[in-house]
Amino acid sequence: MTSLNVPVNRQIELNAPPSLRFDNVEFNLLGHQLFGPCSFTLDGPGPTLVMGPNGAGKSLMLRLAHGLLAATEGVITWSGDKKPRQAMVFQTPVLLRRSALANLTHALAVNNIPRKRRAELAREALARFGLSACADTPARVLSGGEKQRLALARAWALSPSVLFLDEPTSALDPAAIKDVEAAVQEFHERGTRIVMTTHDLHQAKRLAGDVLFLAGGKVQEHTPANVFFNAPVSRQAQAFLSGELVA
Ligand SMILES: Nc1ncnc2c1ncn2[C@@H]1O[C@H](COP(=O)(O)OP(=O)(O)OP(=O)(O)O)[C@@H](O)[C@H]1O
Repeated sequence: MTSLNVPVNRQIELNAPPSLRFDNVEFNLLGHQLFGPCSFTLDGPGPTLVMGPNGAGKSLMLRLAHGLLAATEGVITWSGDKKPRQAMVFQTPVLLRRSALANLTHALAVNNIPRKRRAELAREALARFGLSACADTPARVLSGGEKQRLALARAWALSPSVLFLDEPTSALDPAAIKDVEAAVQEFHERGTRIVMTTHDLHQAKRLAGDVLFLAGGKVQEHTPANVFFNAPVSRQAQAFLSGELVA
């Protein structure tokens, strides 16, 4: 988006994906501190890959940022005047018991997209993800790879400013993984802020602009990808990358 009437620095601001800030955020359940306290800001170009051992708090971090969980303490803020449009893709796609097309038009309706635009946007997104032939197929009978592409198509149709992906490829075969990674790159190039968890180091190296490394519910390191993979700063990240157990 450019405009001759908009100052250059403001244009950069308009084009940049929204930044996300956690300020002393904690999530506690029944007296157990499961996440935090954590403070960090995601304001670089990304994609941000959230990494760490099992139980580190990666999914909790995504759910807190997306608003699926409310922080017990601390504040989560986005740049800009209002909350940006967000979408989330899970390891196991959460789909409605409707056709593939209806899954998309429903999401568009929930996001207040005018009725007359919904079918067109939904069909465009299905086409982008190679699902046009499945438009009328019940979502529940699609294969695992097709379901994940449908979840991505649903996010794509919404043109989100932010996309959270929680281990989106852990149940997919290599060809389907390649499709998902290509889509993530394309979202990124469209200016969507990407925040994604993965256990796949190779995938993280292919996709990451920066890495947020968690262990024990806390951020141990937030560094550019080349630093994280070549010269990690924290002892925990060094151990993790060497294949050692990290508590
Ligand atoms: N609803 C819940 N009730 C109780 N404990 C929970 C709940 N959700 C998460 N936890 C706990 O919080 C911790 C962090 O969980 P989280 O799912 O964020 O980890 P993760 O880093 O995503 O792990 P993984 O890589 O195994 O998916 C874990 O110890 C988990 O058992």
